[in-house]
Amino acid sequence: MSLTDRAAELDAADPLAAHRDEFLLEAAPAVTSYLDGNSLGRPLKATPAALDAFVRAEWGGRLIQGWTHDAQVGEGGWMDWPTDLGDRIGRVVLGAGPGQTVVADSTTVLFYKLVRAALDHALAEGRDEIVADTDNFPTDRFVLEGVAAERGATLRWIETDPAAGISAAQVAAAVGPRTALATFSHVAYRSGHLADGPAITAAVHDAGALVLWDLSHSAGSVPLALDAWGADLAVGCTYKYLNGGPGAPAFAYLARRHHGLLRQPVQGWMGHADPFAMGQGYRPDPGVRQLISGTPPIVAMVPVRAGVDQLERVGIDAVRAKSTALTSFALEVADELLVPHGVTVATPREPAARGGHVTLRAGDSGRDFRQTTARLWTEGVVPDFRTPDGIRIGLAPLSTSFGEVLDGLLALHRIVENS
Ligand SMILES: Cc1ncc(COP(=O)(O)O)c(C=O)c1O
Ligand SMILES: Nc1c(O)cccc1C(=O)C[C@H](N)C(=O)O
Repeated sequence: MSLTDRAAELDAADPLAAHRDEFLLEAAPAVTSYLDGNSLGRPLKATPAALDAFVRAEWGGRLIQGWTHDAQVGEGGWMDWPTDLGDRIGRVVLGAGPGQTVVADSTTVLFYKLVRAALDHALAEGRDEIVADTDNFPTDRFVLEGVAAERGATLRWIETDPAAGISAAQVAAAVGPRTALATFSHVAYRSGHLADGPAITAAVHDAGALVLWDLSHSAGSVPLALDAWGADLAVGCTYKYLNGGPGAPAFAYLARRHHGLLRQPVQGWMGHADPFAMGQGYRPDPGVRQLISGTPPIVAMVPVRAGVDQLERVGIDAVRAKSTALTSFALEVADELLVPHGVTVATPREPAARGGHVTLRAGDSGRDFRQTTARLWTEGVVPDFRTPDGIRIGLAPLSTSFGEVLDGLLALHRIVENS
């Protein structure tokens, strides 16, 4: 069967195919193959209407009263959005019970707050080491460098082979009695390697330390079970698979057993136990709300709500099933069209060991994949380039069709064949 027939067959049999029409595809008519939903998800058609309604009815209609009282439903207003939306993300995306997730800030800022909260607590017990891996996303590594310098902690780096990812055995060998915190990405931003969440969490706990997961590339793509893993802390983006839009606020998870014990350092009035008391002295909220510092970005939560609504309707297991089928198809096409030209596959072959994207490397072929990516963009095919030589094919299960994957990889094949 030709690849074209195969893509058509997969699209015809795809139970999620109709959800693609819920996206504003027509806004980017020149983009025939969007393969970067893991960097920035497409907007939903529901989003412009939801934003318009928010501005008119909520912001325009309720003005300052919107913060504290929702006249329509007779409950707290925007003050509750960070924890209400956090609870929904907890339930739909993270496998987390209520009261442990909050939406605010950026992933970088929430990561900083959680690292400091965990480290400061452990320093008091004589633990002064943070374990991390060299292939984690730059923002995480940079924040860790800063925190280590600020607090006099030591960083112990696990050298990771990007293709192999981080394993529980590597983590077990690196953690010890001085470890305060270990932190990893669940899905590696370059290779797409999917770490073993429960086993790594257990390995860190065996050393008496806490674990902080960066779920940016898993949230909305891979089923998660933070409570069941026994995870301590987690952060992640909402502008990727949750389609929250550029700069959408991040989420943070702090397991209930740590409430009141771990304290983040950016003490602002919105994380105070009683923000409107406006009294002397900071007293943190006893729950997850203490992770908030200043006024949370309410308007920017509107698109995230639409994304979580859609995911709740579809269910993360159905999303994961399509995600796996998409990555498998992308690898099948790559093997047939690109590997014979010296392109190599950086993503694990075993479906259970990868997340929602596939990375193809120029490898020994010596081709300049940065330039190739730029050329693809001019042709309406949009993957992204990641150093040193990878073209990353991001597959957002709710908005990407199998035909779109094939079109993009055929365009890449044409360039590779002629270079
Ligand atoms: C693993 C990971 N962490 C964090 C971020 C980004 O953090 P921020 O939204 O603060 O830029 C990204 C992507 O940008 C990422 O892939
Ligand atoms: N977050 C991004 C941004 O603000 C601009 C451009 C790209 C991004 C990204 O998503 C980077 C991304 N997290 C990555 O995995 O490479």
